[in-house]
Amino acid sequence: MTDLKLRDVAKSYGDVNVLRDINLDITSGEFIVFVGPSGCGKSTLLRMIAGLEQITGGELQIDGQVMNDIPPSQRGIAMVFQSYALYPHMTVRDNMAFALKIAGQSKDEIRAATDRAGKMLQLTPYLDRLPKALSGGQRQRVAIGRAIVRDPKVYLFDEPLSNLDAALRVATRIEIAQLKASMPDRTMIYVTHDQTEAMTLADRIVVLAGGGIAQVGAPLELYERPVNEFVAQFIGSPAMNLLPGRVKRTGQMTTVALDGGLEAEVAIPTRAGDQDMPVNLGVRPEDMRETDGTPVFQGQVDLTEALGEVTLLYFGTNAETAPIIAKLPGIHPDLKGRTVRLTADPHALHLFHKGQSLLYRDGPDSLPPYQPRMAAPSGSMGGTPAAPREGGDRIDEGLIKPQGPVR
Ligand SMILES: Nc1ncnc2c1ncn2[C@@H]1O[C@H](COP(=O)(O)OP(=O)(O)OP(=O)(O)O)[C@@H](O)[C@H]1O
Repeated sequence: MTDLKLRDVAKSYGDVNVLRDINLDITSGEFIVFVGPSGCGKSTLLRMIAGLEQITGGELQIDGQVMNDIPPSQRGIAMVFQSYALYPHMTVRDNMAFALKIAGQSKDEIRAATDRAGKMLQLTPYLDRLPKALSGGQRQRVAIGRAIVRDPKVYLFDEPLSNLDAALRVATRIEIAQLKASMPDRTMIYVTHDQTEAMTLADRIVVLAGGGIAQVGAPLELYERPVNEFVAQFIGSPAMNLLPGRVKRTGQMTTVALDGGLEAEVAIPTRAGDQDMPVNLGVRPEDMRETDGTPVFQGQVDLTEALGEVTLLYFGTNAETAPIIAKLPGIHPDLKGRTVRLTADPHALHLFHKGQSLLYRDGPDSLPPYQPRMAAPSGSMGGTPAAPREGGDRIDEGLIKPQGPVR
């Protein structure tokens, strides 16, 4: 059992500050995924945990022991890299055994460890092959096998699937999930650009941005209760739409007067003092649906993308601001050029103090306990919204968050 604590961890290269104020507690057995825009420091943070980069500020503890100056080999950690970089002249078994040989383990120990890893990764039939006789997915499994044979307490993965084609990515992602399930007490930290990997593998996702942590939470918590506009738009694809407006009527339900004349009813409580406050209404593309009633958005469809199970509608593609995107179930290429009226359930709407992407606010700890939303019973969308909970979930700093678990 191994937990990690990062305390005020910082990284700079000379005058260039890459990371600062990184505070994170990782519990033994957790699967943690780091995501964030390119260059935000995901790999750097992982490499600092591995001991491959010097920590220039703060402290890394593993099981209570400060690790800042402990060499990588003594941290109980194994890392799997994006480029699997196997030794081409060695068999699969020898590739996996290499580190154990260097460490002076006996032949019997090495055989047992490589047999075990081969079995876990379904590589047994390939143990005597050279890497060139393996597929990309099998090679990456050998790279994971090299980590497994060392039986580390903590596994670090740096974009391990990004060299694989789409089908292999899916297959190998599922194998990694199964691997984790077979080692429930091993802690795993995983860097990726891939939202699906993050959402499906993580117990908790850490969103890094602007040199710090924007939010930490369970995947669906980040999706349903992003603490700021940045996370709201980073998690989910296509990104959440932000519609500018002002608070028109406060109370347990809030009415927002949107720029352009429409209004939206939001199941988020506000106070009298919030009257007139500039806000951005957050609407996920997948929460929008066509309506004959009062829309929260209407416009002429500039472009449609029929993906099979859904169609993406684009509005305002020539505007300076990001286009508004709606994702409707089914195939609707005929909507191109038409004016459509779209609404969304008041409970699925988000509300942000306009432009205040407060990346460094307190974070989700200040929010009430998270409860996932229920799946919408068929035919319930657009029904009478459930009454907001007594006391509300409103918080003040930079965000007005959606209210309840009911959709
Ligand atoms: N040796 C170095 N000297 C100066 N700056 C560096 C050095 N190594 C990395 N950086 C900078 O640190 C920042 C973080 O890099 P890092 O590779 O950790 O980002 P990342 O989030 O993993 O990016 P990506 O998603 O593109 O892989 C980048 O802006 C990068 O330019």
